Order: sequence, then structure tokens, then C-alpha cells
Amino acid sequence: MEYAVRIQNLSKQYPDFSLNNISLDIPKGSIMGLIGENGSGKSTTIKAMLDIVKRDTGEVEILGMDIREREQDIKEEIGAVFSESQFHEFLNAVQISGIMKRIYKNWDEELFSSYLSRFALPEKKKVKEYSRGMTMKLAIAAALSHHPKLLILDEATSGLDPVARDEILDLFFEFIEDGEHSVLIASHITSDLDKVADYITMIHNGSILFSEEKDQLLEDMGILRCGEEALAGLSGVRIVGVRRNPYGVEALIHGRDIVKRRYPELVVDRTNIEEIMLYSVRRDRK
Ligand SMILES: Nc1ncnc2c1ncn2[C@@H]1O[C@H](COP(=O)(O)OP(=O)(O)OP(=O)(O)O)[C@@H](O)[C@H]1O
Repeated sequence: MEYAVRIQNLSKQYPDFSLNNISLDIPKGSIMGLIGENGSGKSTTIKAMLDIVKRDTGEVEILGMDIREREQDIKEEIGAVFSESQFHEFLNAVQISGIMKRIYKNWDEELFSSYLSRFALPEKKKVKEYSRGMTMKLAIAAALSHHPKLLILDEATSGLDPVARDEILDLFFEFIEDGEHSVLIASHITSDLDKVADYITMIHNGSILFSEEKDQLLEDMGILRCGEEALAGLSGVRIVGVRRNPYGVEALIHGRDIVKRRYPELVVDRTNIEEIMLYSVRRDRK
């Protein structure tokens, strides 16, 4: 398998936080969703991976290149969007295009202009007169207009309404369609990742809880609703987290198939990324 990104044992120590031995691979042509609570280390992972903050340990290979050796070449191949606005608020889209042309060898004015029309972004309006959603769309348009191979988004869709988000998600599908382009999205909007991600990595307290193929994860895991006794009597099933209510228990488990086969009398429902995230974190807090 070819990889767009390979990260091995990436660590970064801040006075009150440490990112611990993060290892993760993003196969070429796929969308990786990075999830985790506020402050879990998603942005630090992205920044350390891109050498925006200095990492303490670890190896990072992007599109087969070492970021420390070929930073400029790699930056030409990456489109990155962060949640904070990247453009000076007194600029308009035309002026931004002029600046980007000087930064990126492959800057494509026509492509940028076509994204502006597609997202209904006025060319002459200053960024400060844009809404938050418009600013995010502008940043995504700019990130895509130098023909990057890898798109990295850190909470970039959170300011968008559901219609605009859907539009952007469609764009991501188009982007990876040829198998040569890949996307890394750090997002709290787990429903977006349910829709588009091929892989999900969850970070918790600076460490990776899991990094797996989404379909496999959703196929394997399930929410079991039963009584305390039935839960205690399960075998061959790994319990990730449990919620108790007056009527019984709800547990996130690995091995939905095993439950169905061995315990046909029990109810086990499909789950989604949001439940996986909530139960995984609650386990830690019990
Ligand atoms: N420059 C810095 N100096 C010191 N601590 C930092 C710095 N940047 C981030 N941190 C700390 O690292 C931890 C992880 O922050 P990070 O921004 O990576 O989390 P996140 O998962 O992206 O959170 P969110 O979902 O809120 O954006 C936090 O405790 C934060 O205070």
C-alpha cells in the first residue's frame, strides 16, 4: 500500500500537556478523520507533523518525503486550512490570488476563480466583510487552488451550515477520486466523518486510542442494551464503555457479530463515530 502520510512515534512535550508516541498512516487516496475531545492533541499532532511546532521525537514522511529535508517541496503539495482565518481581513479574493501566485509555483488562478463562483464568494468583497462560513470556504478554495496532493483541515468545517458542509464534503470526494489525493480532517463534527472518512484515528489525552478503517470499526462495534447480569455473563466480547440507566445498561462493545451469534436474545444495535467517541472517553472517566 502507498501512503500519503506516515507518522511514527511523534512526541511533543508542553509544560502541561504531552503528545505521546503518535503513530498513524494515511493511505494514498483516502480520507482520514482525526477525532478527540478539546485539548486532546489533534492540532498539536497536525502542527508537529508539518513542522509548524518543533517535535521532540518521531519520524514524519509526507508523500514519501521527509518534511525536514524537503519542507518547500512538501509545502507545494499540501493545502492546509486551520480554524483561525489565514488571510488579512483587508484583502479581497483577487488580492489573495495575487499573493498566492507568488507563494505557490502551481497556483491556478482559473481554478481559484471557479471555486469562488462555486461557493458564491464575491471576489471584490474584503475578508472582513465575509461571514465566518464564507471565510472558511475561501480558505478551502485557496488551499485547493495550487493543486495539492494532500489536503489538511483542522476544524475547518465547523463554521459551515449543513448545506455548505455537504457541498464541501462532496468536494473532498471529488478530490480523492483519482486515488492520488488524500485528506486529513480533524473535526468535532463526527457526522461529517461518518459520511466521508475512510479511516478514523481517535486521540485522547495526547495518545492514540485507535486508528482504524471506519467501515470495519462500524461493522465490528455495536451498542448492546441489556441487564447487568447479561453484561457480566458475556464472553468473547470486549466492552469499551458502559452507561447505566434505570432500565438496564447500554454498552459499547467490540464483537457485534459474536453477540448476535452467541446471545441471540440480546439487542445489539449499530453505532456511529459520535457514540464510539463518547463511550471511549467515558471509560477513562469511570
Ligand atoms: N504553544 C503551546 N504551548 C503550550 N501548550 C500548548 C500549546 N499549544 C497547545 N498546547 C496545549 O496542548 C494541549 C492540546 O492542544 P491541541 O490544540 O493540540 O488540542 P486539540 O485536540 O486540537 O483541541 P481542540 O479540539 O480544542 O482544538 C492543550 O492542553 C493545549 O493547552
